[in-house]
Amino acid sequence: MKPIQVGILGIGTVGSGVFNVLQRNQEEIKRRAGRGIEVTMVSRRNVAEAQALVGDRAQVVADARAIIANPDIDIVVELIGGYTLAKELVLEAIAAGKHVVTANKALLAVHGTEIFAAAHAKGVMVAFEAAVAGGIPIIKALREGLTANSIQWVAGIINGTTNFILSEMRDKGLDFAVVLKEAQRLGYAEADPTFDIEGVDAAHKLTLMSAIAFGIPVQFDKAYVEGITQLGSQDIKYAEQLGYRIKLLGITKRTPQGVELRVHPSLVPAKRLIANVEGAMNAVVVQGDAVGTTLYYGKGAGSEPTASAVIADLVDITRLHTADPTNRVPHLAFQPDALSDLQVLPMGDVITSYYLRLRVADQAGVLATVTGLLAAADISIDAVLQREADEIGGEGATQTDVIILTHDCTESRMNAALAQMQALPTVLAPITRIRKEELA
Ligand SMILES: NC(=O)C1=CN([C@@H]2O[C@H](COP(=O)(O)OP(=O)(O)OC[C@H]3O[C@@H](n4cnc5c(N)ncnc54)[C@H](O)[C@@H]3O)[C@@H](O)[C@H]2O)C=CC1
Ligand SMILES: N[C@@H](CC=O)C(=O)O
Ligand code: NA
Repeated sequence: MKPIQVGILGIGTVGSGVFNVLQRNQEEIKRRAGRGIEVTMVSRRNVAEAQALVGDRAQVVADARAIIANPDIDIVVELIGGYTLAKELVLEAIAAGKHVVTANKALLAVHGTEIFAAAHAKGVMVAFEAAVAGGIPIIKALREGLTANSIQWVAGIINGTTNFILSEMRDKGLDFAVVLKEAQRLGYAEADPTFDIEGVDAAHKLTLMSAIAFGIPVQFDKAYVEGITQLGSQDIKYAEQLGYRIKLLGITKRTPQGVELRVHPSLVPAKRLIANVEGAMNAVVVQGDAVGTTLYYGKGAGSEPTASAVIADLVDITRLHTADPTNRVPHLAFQPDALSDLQVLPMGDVITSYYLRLRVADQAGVLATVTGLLAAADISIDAVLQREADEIGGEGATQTDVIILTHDCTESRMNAALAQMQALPTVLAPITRIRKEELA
C-alpha cells in the first residue's frame, strides 16, 4: 500500500525531531501502522534552513499553504505555534479534508471548540498528544485508558521550563534569569518564554486535560493562572525545612460546586513521587474512582520526546483514517453532543491550605496580632515557624520572617485575611502566599 503522506508546517525543534525519528524508525513504525508514513513536504519561512534539516528527502517550501493545497498530502502537522496563522492553517487544512496533528496547546486551549467542531463536521481527525506533557501519552491515557472512570482530579507538573528553573535554583543556587536562558538554549521554552514562567503554557495544557477528564468544553479564559516569577529562593528553602517542595502545578478537580481549573506554585509534601520530579521532566497524577491514583512521568519538552507524541498521533490516524468517523475516539473523549455543563469554579471559591511568609518587625506581640487576625477569620493554623533574626539579617536585625501553614479555607476568606495582615504597620513587605496541596 502507498505510504501515508505527511506535510509539516514549521520545521523547527519539534518538526526536525519528527522528521528524524520517522526516518530512523520507519520500518518498525510501518509494522505498527500497517503502512509506511512519509514526510514528503515541509515548510519553513527560511527554505535554506529547512533544506539543511531534510536534504533532498522532502520537498521544502516557504509557503505553508502549498502543503495544504497538495492533494497528495493526507496529514498536515502544524508545528508553527501561536494563535493566528496556526489557526488559519489548521482550519484551512480541515476544510481541505486533511487530518491534522498539532503540538500547539495555545491554539487548542483558546480555539479548540471551533477547531474540533470544524473537524467533526468534516469527518477528519485533529490529534494533539504532543500538546500536553510532550512525550508522555497522557491524552491517550485520559481519553482511552481511563475511560471507565469518573475522574476526580488531575494534577501535574506540565511545564518543563519552570520545573527546570525551580530545580536548578534549589540544587545549584543559580539565578532565575541564568536558568531560563539555559532552558531556551535546550529548546524547552516557548517562543515567548513569559508563557512558561507566568504559568500560561501550563494553563493551556491543563485546560485540555480538564476538558478530556470531565467532558467540559475547553475554557482557557476561566483558568486561574499564576507563574513562578514572584517566588523567592527563601521560600524554596523554608518549604524544604518544613518537609515540602515547591512545584508549579496545574490542578483540575471536580467538586459538587464546579470544576477547579488552576495553575500556581504549590507546596507538595517532599515524600510524594511528584515532588521529586526534577529538571525538565513532567509528571501527571490522575485520580479515578475505579483505578485510584495513577502517575505518568516523562519528558514534557524537547525535540525527540515531543516528536514521539506527534508520531504516535500519525500512527493512530494511519490506522483509523478509513474508519467511520462516528466510530473514532471523540476529540475530547466525550461525544460532542454529550458534554457536561459543569461550570468552572471562581478562584475565590476554591478551598486549599496555605503557606504564608510575612516579613515583620522583630518586636513583641507581632506574631500574636497576625495569628489573632487569622483566628478572627476562622482560619486555623497548622504550624508556625519563626526564623531567627540572624538567619535573615545578621546579629541585631530588626526584621524577621514568620512562616505560617494553615488548614483549609476558601481563597476569598484567605484574601480578606491577607489584606488585613498586609495593612499592619509591623508587616514590612508584601506577604508571600503559596497554596499547599497534599495530593493524596
Ligand atoms: N519545543 C518543545 O519542547 C515543545 C513544543 N511544543 C509546541 O510545538 C510547536 C512548535 O514548537 P517548536 O518546534 O519548539 O518551535 P520552533 O520555533 O523551533 O519551530 C517553529 C518553526 O516554524 C517556522 N515558521 C514560523 N512561521 C512560519 C510560517 N509562516 N511558515 C512556515 N514555517 C514557519 C519557524 O521558522 C520555526 O522553524 C509550538 O506550538 C510549541 O508550543 C509542544 C511541546 C513541546
Ligand atoms: N515550553 C514547554 C514546552 C512543552 O510543551 C515546556 O517548557 O514545557
Ligand atoms: Na503528551
